[in-house]
Amino acid sequence: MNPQFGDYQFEIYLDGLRGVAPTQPMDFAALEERARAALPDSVWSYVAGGAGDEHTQRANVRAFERHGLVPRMLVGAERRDMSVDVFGLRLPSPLFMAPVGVVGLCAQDGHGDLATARAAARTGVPMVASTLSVDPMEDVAAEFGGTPGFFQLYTPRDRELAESLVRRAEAAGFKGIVVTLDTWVTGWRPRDLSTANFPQLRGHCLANYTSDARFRELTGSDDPQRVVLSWAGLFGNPLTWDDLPWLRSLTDLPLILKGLCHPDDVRRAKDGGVDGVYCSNHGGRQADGGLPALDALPGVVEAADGLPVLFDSGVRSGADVIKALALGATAVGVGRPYAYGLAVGGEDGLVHVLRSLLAEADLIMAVDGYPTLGDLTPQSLAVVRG
Ligand SMILES: Cc1cc2nc3c(=O)[nH]c(=O)nc-3n(C[C@H](O)[C@H](O)[C@H](O)COP(=O)(O)O)c2cc1C
Ligand SMILES: CC(C)CC(=O)C(=O)O
Repeated sequence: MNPQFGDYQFEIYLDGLRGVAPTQPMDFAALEERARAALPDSVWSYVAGGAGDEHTQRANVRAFERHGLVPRMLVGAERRDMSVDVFGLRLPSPLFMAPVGVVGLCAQDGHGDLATARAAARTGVPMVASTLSVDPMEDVAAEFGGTPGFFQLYTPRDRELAESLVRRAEAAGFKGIVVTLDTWVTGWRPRDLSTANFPQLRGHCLANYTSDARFRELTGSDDPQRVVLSWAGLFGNPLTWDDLPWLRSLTDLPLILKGLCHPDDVRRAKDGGVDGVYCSNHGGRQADGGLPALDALPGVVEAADGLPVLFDSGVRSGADVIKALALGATAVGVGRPYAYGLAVGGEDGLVHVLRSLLAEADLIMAVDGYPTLGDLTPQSLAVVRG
């Protein structure tokens, strides 16, 4: 793959010269507006919404505005290299797609998990496939092509079911297990409460369970509509540090804990033998009144002390990707932006969003004189005043 993702900009200009007007949005506000028009109200409010008054969700985005990249000149940035080595894998860029549980429903045909996996194959941008999926993980993994994929585990209370899901992820060829810790209970989400649509949406995203023999044994059914599902019972395991050795014993694949924002938690996870930590506040969807995830990142990076740090929450542009990298993230994830791309333009729309993010990030590295990721450090950023 050409490491200069900015070439995508010239493809768009070329289309302009050929008289083909761009049909896809170029900025997040336009993308969001188009996604809102494209999605059924229930799916839109679920995806776009957050916890409480959504202060934290907005703060995640605003936190990026408080940091400015300081340009460097005369460094010869004609060739850039955005590739990254992580978990023994060489990736063309540090961008990845965060797990989005109802992404299946963002596609017109209701199979958005498969479309996302195909977009991963086309772009080299890995997908972290959620436990909550319209299609079973084996079908999703079959679409990855040469791009590595990761499986996100919502840990069921039943250990055998958890073990079964992990075994299946290994067999399907996933390259790492991401255990989400911040959603063992669903947060206070006024938009969902007022539409009461969450249980219904969730019912469409249970293929990983209904295709599992242990799930059928536990529930006596493979029909999600007939099974009385409680988040707390089936999915929501209130794990403690005492469970970390068990989680670690589940797999030899890289184990990554998602939702870590406190340096002490990061140190404890590291002592417990994890392979990576994932700094995130779930895009502001779980608890309002929290610290923007970006503000937690430097402390997480310091405590991780060389362990890979994945980051998401509030990334909306290529510039944001660069800022998170400068603050020490090893890889940077997006959630809502790619779900919106899928909603607006299907698989091609999703690919467009990823390529736009990469093109902008690449061109910022060119213009601002940071030709490799190693050139980006916290000193590359200054605080924006006013
Ligand atoms: C609709 C939706 C569903 C999500 N489902 C999951 C999930 O199943 N598992 C998980 O770990 N995180 C889930 N997340 C959180 C994302 O992985 C990620 O942390 C968040 O979207 C990042 O913030 P952003 O949307 O501002 O980019 C979900 C996010 C959204 C928007
Ligand atoms: C609460 C889960 C069912 C899905 C999720 O992680 C989310 O909606 O943010």
